[in-house]
Amino acid sequence: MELGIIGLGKMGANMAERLRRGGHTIVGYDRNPDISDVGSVEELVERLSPPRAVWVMVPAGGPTQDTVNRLGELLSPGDLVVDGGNSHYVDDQKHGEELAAKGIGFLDCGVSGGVWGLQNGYALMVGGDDDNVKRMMPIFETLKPEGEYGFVHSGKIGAGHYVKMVHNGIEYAMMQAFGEGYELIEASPLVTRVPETFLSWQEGTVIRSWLLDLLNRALKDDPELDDLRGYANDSGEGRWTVQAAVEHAVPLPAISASLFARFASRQDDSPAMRVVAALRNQFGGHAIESAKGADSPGADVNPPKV
Ligand SMILES: O=C(CO)[C@H](O)[C@H](O)COP(=O)(O)O
Repeated sequence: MELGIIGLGKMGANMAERLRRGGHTIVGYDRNPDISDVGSVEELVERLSPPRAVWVMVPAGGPTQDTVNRLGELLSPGDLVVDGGNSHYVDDQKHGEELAAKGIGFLDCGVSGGVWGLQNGYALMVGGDDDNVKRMMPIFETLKPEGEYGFVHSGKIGAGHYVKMVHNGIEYAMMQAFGEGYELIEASPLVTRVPETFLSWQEGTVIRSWLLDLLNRALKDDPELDDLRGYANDSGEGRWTVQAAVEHAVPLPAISASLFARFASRQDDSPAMRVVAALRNQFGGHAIESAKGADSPGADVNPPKV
């Protein structure tokens, strides 16, 4: 099948390559002329034969909106746009309506698999009409992992990105749990073989998983993770998951805590804990640590046991 792909970053370029290896004709556009097949989105559209299908693989928010706007101007009735980026599901409804007003179809597709997808395939979570999904099935079949699973038509427009968002929320909490377990094991003088312990868990345990395999891979390269700083960014999916939880009044303690742990990781000092320390000092005369590094006078009545 013929497909245009806009956005040839880490994900888009590998997906284009997997599709080419699967026998599809791919016309790729990227802002970086060194990796682009065409010089503009306009040229990409011209190179495709109607009815066209264009896969958008650019960052969520402004870049995706701009691309959808441009495709709305350039494509014709009967063409189809697939947003395969990590868009917020609430944007999909808007994009679907804007394109539908011009007779252009729209699907949203959550994609999981990261840089390993080229070789292992990508898990795909799709939202949109049955007819449009059917039309894109040759592409989905090539992108997905081999085997029975790895593809789902989750529901209406927005459903694909909604379930991908929840998938990422789960990903946050699982990673946080591995991180906390690692820290607790490291804290004990009893355990002298930390990487070996995690490695042993790869087989037979209840928590064996791909994330554990990846952690073991990281520990093999850097057994104490000394080359890293404990700083974790986020690109929005965890925040949207927590927002959706508030909207639906669904309790999400583990996922919320893992999102907030990332925020905490970016602080050199905690204003909130300065307040806690100040109040303990005010009501109980408990010791505080000076910002200049020296302890203030006043013994803590309940010093932490170490
Ligand atoms: O979708 C993904 C994995 O499934 C992306 O790697 C995403 O960037 C992960 O989210 P965050 O950047 O917020 O950790």
